[in-house]
Amino acid sequence: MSFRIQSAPPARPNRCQLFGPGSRPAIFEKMARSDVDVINLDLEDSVSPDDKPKARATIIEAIGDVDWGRKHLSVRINGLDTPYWYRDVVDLLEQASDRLDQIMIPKVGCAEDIYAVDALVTAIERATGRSKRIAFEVIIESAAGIANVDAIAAASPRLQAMSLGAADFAASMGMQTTGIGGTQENYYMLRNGVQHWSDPWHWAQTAIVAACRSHGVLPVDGPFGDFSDDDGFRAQARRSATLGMVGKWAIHPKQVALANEVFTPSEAAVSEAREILAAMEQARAEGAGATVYKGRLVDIASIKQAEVIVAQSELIGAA
Ligand SMILES: CC(=O)SCCNC(=O)CCNC(=O)[C@H](O)C(C)(C)COP(=O)(O)OP(=O)(O)OC[C@H]1O[C@@H](n2cnc3c(N)ncnc32)[C@H](O)[C@@H]1OP(=O)(O)O
Ligand SMILES: O=CC(=O)O
Ligand SMILES: [Mg+2]
Repeated sequence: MSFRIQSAPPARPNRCQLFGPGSRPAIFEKMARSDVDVINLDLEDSVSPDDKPKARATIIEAIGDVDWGRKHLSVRINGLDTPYWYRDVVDLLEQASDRLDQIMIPKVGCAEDIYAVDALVTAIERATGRSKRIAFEVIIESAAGIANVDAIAAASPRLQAMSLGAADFAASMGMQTTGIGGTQENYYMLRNGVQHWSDPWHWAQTAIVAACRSHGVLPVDGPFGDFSDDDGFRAQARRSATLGMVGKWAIHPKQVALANEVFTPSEAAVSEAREILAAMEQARAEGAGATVYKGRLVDIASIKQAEVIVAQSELIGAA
């Protein structure tokens, strides 16, 4: 570890973020009853331009009126390249009840984007005397966003989570696909005439995880568009979890259980982690820094790996 200690991310579960368009209030109660850690009411790309003012007012009303339980409640505002975002922030901060936890800023391209929203939010909080400080989450979904990901992750103490937005990211990068996440038909290696599919999202995901882990932010995998493909969702989510992401979006209620399944450490994984900790405790008592567990090396680094899994499980148990 560097002299500079890695900061811990917010201690709250973030296994599944369920999205719903702000222009579709009929689903708000269903969202509130769902088994998710985070709710994302959307003012951005699932709401058509003509519907933005109405959706804004509808969301503000629902923040106070719907019983959202203990879920982390977030609203996705419009991007800073639109004429809508400032009104989203002003109306939400001036009119929504204190039940609002967070705003999601899409399409961030540089740290100054966060600075601008932070300045506006801070001024409104001071002017109105809002008692709860609003948290931020951002979406990395452009070439600029991924190029500046580390500075973005460090941009504000309000920042709690960062997602990869595969759809806009693909468009911004000029990727030849209309699929949202998952395996891409043409992204394969060829060996002896056999195709081996590779993962075009891997680089962006690892860049996001590294930036988030350096600055105490939760790294999250974004949408998987084909909600009829459970196995495809699972495969994508398992790759993300293996890389260090803590959760994934659901753009349909079908995906909620899948995300929870993948991002909740299994009983087997937790008991193996506890056994490794016990084996290392015994090794330490015997004056050794390394030992053998089920025929493989475990050492002091294994303690930290095992602690990640135990901590995830304890966080979820405590939620
Ligand atoms: C690239 C991005 O930016 S992704 C993020 C932005 N996108 C979004 O927010 C889209 C969120 N998802 C949706 O709007 C919808 O799920 C759609 C349009 C994809 C599909 O909607 P539908 O055609 O109604 O789906 P479907 O008929 O399968 O719905 C089944 C049930 O789930 C409900 N439902 C659908 N979507 C949601 C949701 N997001 N949250 C809660 N419940 C939902 C429906 O009301 C229906 O309930 P019922 O059985 O009581 O009638
Ligand atoms: O906003 C999400 C995306 O995938 O684009
Ligand atoms: Mg997007």
